[in-house]
Order: sequence, then structure tokens, then C-alpha cells
Amino acid sequence: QKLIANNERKKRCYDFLDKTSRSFSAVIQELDDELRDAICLFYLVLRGLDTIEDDMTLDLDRKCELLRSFDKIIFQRGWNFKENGPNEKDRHLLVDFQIVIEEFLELPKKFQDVIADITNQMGNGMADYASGDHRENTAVATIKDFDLYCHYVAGLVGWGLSDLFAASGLEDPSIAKDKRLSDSMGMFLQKTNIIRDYREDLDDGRQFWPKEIWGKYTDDFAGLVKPENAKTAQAVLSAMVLNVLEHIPDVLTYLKSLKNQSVFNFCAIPQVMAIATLALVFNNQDVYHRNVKIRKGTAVKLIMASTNMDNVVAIFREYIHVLSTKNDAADPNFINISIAVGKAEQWI
Ligand SMILES: COc1cccc([C@H]2O[C@H](CC(=O)N[C@@H](CC(=O)O)C(=O)O)C(=O)N(CC(C)(C)C)c3ccc(Cl)cc32)c1OC
Repeated sequence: QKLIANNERKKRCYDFLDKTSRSFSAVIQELDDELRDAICLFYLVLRGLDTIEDDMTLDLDRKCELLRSFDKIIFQRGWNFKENGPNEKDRHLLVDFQIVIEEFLELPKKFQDVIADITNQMGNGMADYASGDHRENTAVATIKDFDLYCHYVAGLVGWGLSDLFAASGLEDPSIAKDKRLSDSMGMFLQKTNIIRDYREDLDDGRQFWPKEIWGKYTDDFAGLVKPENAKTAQAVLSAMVLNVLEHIPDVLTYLKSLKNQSVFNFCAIPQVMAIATLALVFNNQDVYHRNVKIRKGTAVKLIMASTNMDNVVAIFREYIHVLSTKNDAADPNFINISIAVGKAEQWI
């Protein structure tokens, strides 16, 4: 009877995974046995944390209390959360979070320790950010703030995954040694998403583009959507893309060091989607009006191809070339983009 309950609970966790991110959940389920459950649960714990951070109906003190104690909450059998606003998309996850906690407590301790440690650092980072001087309009001031925020929400995920890969024995312990490489795996994804999500975030009253970047061209961040500001908007967008390009050499170095096929696929697919998205958003003012996404057919082709380093390098080379053909000589960032493209191509 206990065995059936266990299997039922585990199935519920993979159902949560399917609901939160269909395409990515398939990739997680392809992972080898040693890692599959640990990464599924790491993903769900992170999703729980993210759902609390994103909930605008919670008052700040309550939100920070939950964020800072989430690393303890994941050990509390029976805990769940019903205070989320009705529209929270992952609400059902927190309403039945006791299921995730039961499964988490079945994991080997070495995996629990990694997940709890990252949850502690991320929860405190999110709380610091939410209660800091961003309180009013959550505007990110300096490039340093931008990097710190992206480290908290995404770089730490890279750190935690590298620790899980090493702890599982499927990858060499050295994968977790170079924290900058693991950090860049998160930075590249998160920063690309932040560029892509300009419009969605603006409509939600959130701004993540650092003022140190856009402030050089305009003092009206929301005004970038106006047609009369198109030239300024182009310069701001290319300055943002320039900042993301810096992470490409680290990303390729990290991918090249992977040994296990299922881990490689799991790591390569999101990075390949991100470089395709970055090439798509570059010099594309649709970003200011809607959420631009690569076509489904392209995404499928990229997923199928992301199974070995030669293909991944070829895909990066192709999209970096697309980016350089879109580089506009009239753009004030033309030279710096050319230099960044050159550096990335040099690595390749
Ligand atoms: C070594 O590091 C990684 C290796 C492989 C994958 C990811 C990274 O990829 C997905 C990929 C994913 O979730 N894609 C979505 C599409 C989208 O969000 O646009 C999807 O396919 O639904 C992603 O985006 N994030 C979210 C963060 C970027 C904040 C970390 C993420 C969240 C939790 C986990 Cl365990 C992993 C990841 C890594 O994280 C850095």
C-alpha cells in the first residue's frame, strides 16, 4: 500500500512538471536515473519559490518571510500554501506542495543538501531585492544590480545543477568548481528572457533593463514603445544584446566540458534556444510591442540538433552570423557588437 502511495506521489510531481513547462519537462524526464528525480524536484522547489516572488497580492513582509524560510519549509511535511492570488499560474503547485516535500525528503541527503543550500541563497537574494530600494518600481539601476539580480534568480540555478551533476557521479566534480561558468549558464538564459519579455514585464509594472544601459539614450524607459523613438529604441536594444553576448564563451566552455549525454542534452537545449532568441530580438522592435518567440518548427529542429558539441557550435556560429548581418552601421553600438561577435566567433 505504501509503495502505491509513493508511486502515486512521484507521478503527481511529474504531472506538476508537465504543467509548469511541457517542453522542458520532457528533457528532464530523459535524464539518467541517478539525476532525474533530483532535478525534477529541484525544478519544482525553484518553481515554488518563483511563484511566491511573482505573487503581487502578498504583502512585502509576508513575502520576505516565506522567501527567507523556504529552505526550511521544504523539510516541513504537510506544508502547503493557499494565500496565493487566484491568478497565479502555478498556484496548484503550492496548494499541494506537501506532495513535493514528501518526495524531496525521499531524495538522497547529498541532493537534499544542494537543493536546500541554493534555496537558502536564492530566497534571501530575492527577499533582499524585493525589500531593497527597488521597492517602488522594481527598476534595476546599475549593470551591477542587473548582474546580481540575474545571479540570484538564474546563476544560482547553474551553481546548484553543477553541484547535482557532480554529486550524481555522472559528471566530473570539476564541473562545479568554476562558479563563473555555471553562473553564465543562468545569466545567458535569464538576460535573454529579460530582453524578450520587455513588453510583458512593462505591462505587469516590472522593469529589469538596467538604467545604466538605457539611461545613456533616454530618460523615458516606457517611451521606447513610441514610433518616434525608434532610433533610440534600436540603440537601447543593441546595448542590451551586447551585454548578453559577453556570456557566450563561458556557455560554450561549460557545454564542452560535459561527458554524460543526457546531461548534455538537458544543458544544451535551453542555451541553443536562447542564442536563437537573441538573434531574433536583435534589431527587432517587435520586442517593444509583443513577446517575440522563435517559430515552433525552428525550435523542434534546434532541439533535435542539440545532442553533440559540433552541432551546438555550428548553431551558435549560424546565429552569431545572423546577428552580425543585422548589425546596423548607423547604430551607436555597431562597433562594440562587431567586437563581441568577433570574440564569440574566435572561441568557436
Ligand atoms: C547549468 O544550468 C542549466 C542547465 C540546464 C537548464 C537550465 C535552466 O533551463 C530552463 C529552460 C526552461 O525552463 N525553458 C522554458 C522556456 C522559457 O522559459 O522561455 C521552457 O522550455 O518552458 C530555464 O530557463 N530555467 C530558468 C532560469 C533561466 C531562471 C534558471 C531553469 C530553471 C530550473 C532548472 Cl533546474 C534549470 C533551468 C540551467 O539553468 C541555468
